[in-house]
Amino acid sequence: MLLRHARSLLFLPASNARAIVKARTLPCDMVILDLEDAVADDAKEEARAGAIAALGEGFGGRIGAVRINVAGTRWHGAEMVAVKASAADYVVLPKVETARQVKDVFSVCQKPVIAMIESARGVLAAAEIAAGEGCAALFMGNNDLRKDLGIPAGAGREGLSHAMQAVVLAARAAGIAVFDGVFNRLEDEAGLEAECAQGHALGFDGKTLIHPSQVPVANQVFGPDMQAVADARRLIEAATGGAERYEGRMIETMHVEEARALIARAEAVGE
Ligand SMILES: CC(C)(COP(=O)(O)OP(=O)(O)OC[C@H]1O[C@@H](n2cnc3c(N)ncnc32)[C@H](O)[C@@H]1OP(=O)(O)O)[C@@H](O)C(=O)NCCC(=O)NCCSC(=O)C[C@H](O)C(=O)O
Ligand SMILES: [Mg+2]
Repeated sequence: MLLRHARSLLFLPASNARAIVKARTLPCDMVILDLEDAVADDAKEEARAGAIAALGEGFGGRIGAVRINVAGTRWHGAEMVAVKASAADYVVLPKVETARQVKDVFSVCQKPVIAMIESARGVLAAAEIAAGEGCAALFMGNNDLRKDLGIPAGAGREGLSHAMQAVVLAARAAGIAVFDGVFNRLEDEAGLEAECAQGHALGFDGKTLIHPSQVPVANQVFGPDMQAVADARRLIEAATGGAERYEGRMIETMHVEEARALIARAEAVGE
C-alpha cells in the first residue's frame, strides 16, 4: 500500500513483544515501532533490537516504520545505523524543527523520513521541512505541540487548529502525505470518531493511533465511502471534458481527477 492511502497508523512501544505480535493480526495499514517516548531509557537498547527483528519478520503487507530518538540523545546514532540495515519502509523522526534534521537522518538511514511536527518552531518551519530532501510525510504530534503552546491537557483542539491547517498546507504544497495526531482517551469511541471526522475534514490522509480498538474507527472514517465511490464511477462515465452540467451541478476536469483519486484509494484499501 502507498503511504498516502494509509488510514490507520498504529504506534506501539518497540519494547512490547505482545503488542508486536498483536499488530500482525490487526487491520491497520501501518505499524510504527516506537523507540522514543513510549520506551523507558533503560529499555531502549533491547527495544531497538526487538524493532529490527520485528521489521525483518515483516508485518504481513502493512507498512512498517520505526520512530527513533532525536539527535543529541545517546541512542540516536546507533538507531540510525540499525535502521539503515533494517527492513523498515520509513523512519519516523520526532520533534522536527528544520529541514536539515530530516536531511541528516535521510542521508544516514537511506530511508524516507516521516517528520513529526510537535512544536511552535516545527509548525512555523513545516513548509520548508515538507519540501526538504528525504521528507516523505508529516505527522502531527499533538501531545508535545499542546505542551509547547501552553494549551491545557483537557482543552479541545481549537487551539491546535491553526497549526493543523498549516501542517496540511505545508504537506500539500510539497505533494506529500499528512497524518493527524493520536487520540489519548482509550475508552471514548465517540470522541475518537469525532476527532477522526474533524481530521478528515481538515484534509489529513489518516490518523496515527495508539491502541488496537482505535483501528476500525480510523479505517471507517478515512476509508472511502462506498456510495461516494459509486458516484465517482458514474461521474467519470458521464464526463465528456470541460465544464458541464451533471446531476444538477457543474463538473470540470478537476472533479474527474478527484473521482479517479477516490477510486484509486478505495482499490488500494481493498474496498
Ligand atoms: C496505551 C497503552 C499503554 C494501553 O495499554 P494496555 O492497557 O496494557 O492495553 P490493553 O490491555 O487494552 O491491550 C489489549 C491487547 O492489545 C495489545 N495492544 C495494546 N496496545 C497496542 C498497540 N498500540 N499496538 C498493538 N497491540 C497493542 C496488548 O498487548 C494486548 O494484547 P494481548 O496481550 O495479546 O491481549 C498501550 O495501548 C500502548 O502502549 N499504546 C501505544 C503507546 C505508544 O506507542 N506511544 C507512542 C506514540 S504516541 C505519540 O506519538 C505522541 C506524539 O509524540 C505526540 O506528541 O502527540
Ligand atoms: Mg511527541
